[in-house]
Amino acid sequence: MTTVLNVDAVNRSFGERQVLKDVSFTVDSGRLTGFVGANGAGKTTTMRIVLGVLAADSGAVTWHGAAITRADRQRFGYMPEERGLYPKMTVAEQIVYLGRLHGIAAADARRRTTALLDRLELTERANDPVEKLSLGNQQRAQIAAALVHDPELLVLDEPFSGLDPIAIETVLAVLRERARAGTAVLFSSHQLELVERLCDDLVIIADGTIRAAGSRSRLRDQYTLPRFRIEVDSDAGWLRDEPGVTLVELDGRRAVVDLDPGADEQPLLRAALTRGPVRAFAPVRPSLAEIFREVIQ
Ligand SMILES: Nc1ncnc2c1ncn2[C@@H]1O[C@H](COP(=O)(O)OP(=O)(O)OP(=O)(O)O)[C@@H](O)[C@H]1O
Repeated sequence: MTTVLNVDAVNRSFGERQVLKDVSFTVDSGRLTGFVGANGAGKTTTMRIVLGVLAADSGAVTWHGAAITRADRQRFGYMPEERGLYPKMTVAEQIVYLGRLHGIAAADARRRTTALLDRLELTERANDPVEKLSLGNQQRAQIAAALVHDPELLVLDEPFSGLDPIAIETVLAVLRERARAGTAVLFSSHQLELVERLCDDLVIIADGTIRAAGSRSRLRDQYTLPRFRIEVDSDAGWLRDEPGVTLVELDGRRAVVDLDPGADEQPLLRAALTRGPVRAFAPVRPSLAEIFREVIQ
């Protein structure tokens, strides 16, 4: 895994309104990078700048350390928010056509299209015009279109919106396969639980400013509260009076407590053990939704 895409101090305004402010982050090959932020935070604008659809006012986007060329862009795959398939063309024709536009030979494009439609469970709809497909199936076709040329960088704007739970699982699996094969994947999503399941790295943006970026595990460690879950054999109500801890939740023998800042958890564990067996004692890791709420405040 290497850093392949570098977004460096990118600024962009529309009229008087600055929508990206010194946006910097990196995307690594072989990793899935989740890009999250509220509506209007600047995700689509950033993605468009990466793809060269929109220009930055200042700052730079580099690919393998150099300015992005047209040839590089041929090896990028993009699923735009506004989707963009031709409604009258059949699904298969369209994907073959897009593969050809990316420089793939006709026979190869057909072979890849067949394989992708199979993988995305769209084979039965291959010869239907796109406009006849349900929105969810159009979405799968759009994903196939972004993948047909086996891109080195895949940029997906809300790839899960409009998909049913089964399609979501299929798309999650396909994206994981691509990353495992070395593709750098940058995807935005409002569905934080999906981002949490899928991403290796995370970029959090609010009001055009990057608020946090890094590997999911590092961010989780960084934002972990001094919070512990504890389970004992008898009522855990004594925790109310235990110095150095605040009781967050109590359910009979189970409790969640926050330690005072800087406090060590071992004295608490010892105090629990003096009262009998301790069945569970573990830090509570924050969910991505909790990290997100904390970071964007
Ligand atoms: N072409 C444009 N002209 C004027 N304003 C724009 C244009 N494109 C985007 N904006 C504004 O820039 C801000 C960022 O928009 P952007 O689409 O990048 O956000 P986003 O994070 O992708 O949001 P969403 O999750 O809703 O898609 C918004 O306030 C939007 O209204």
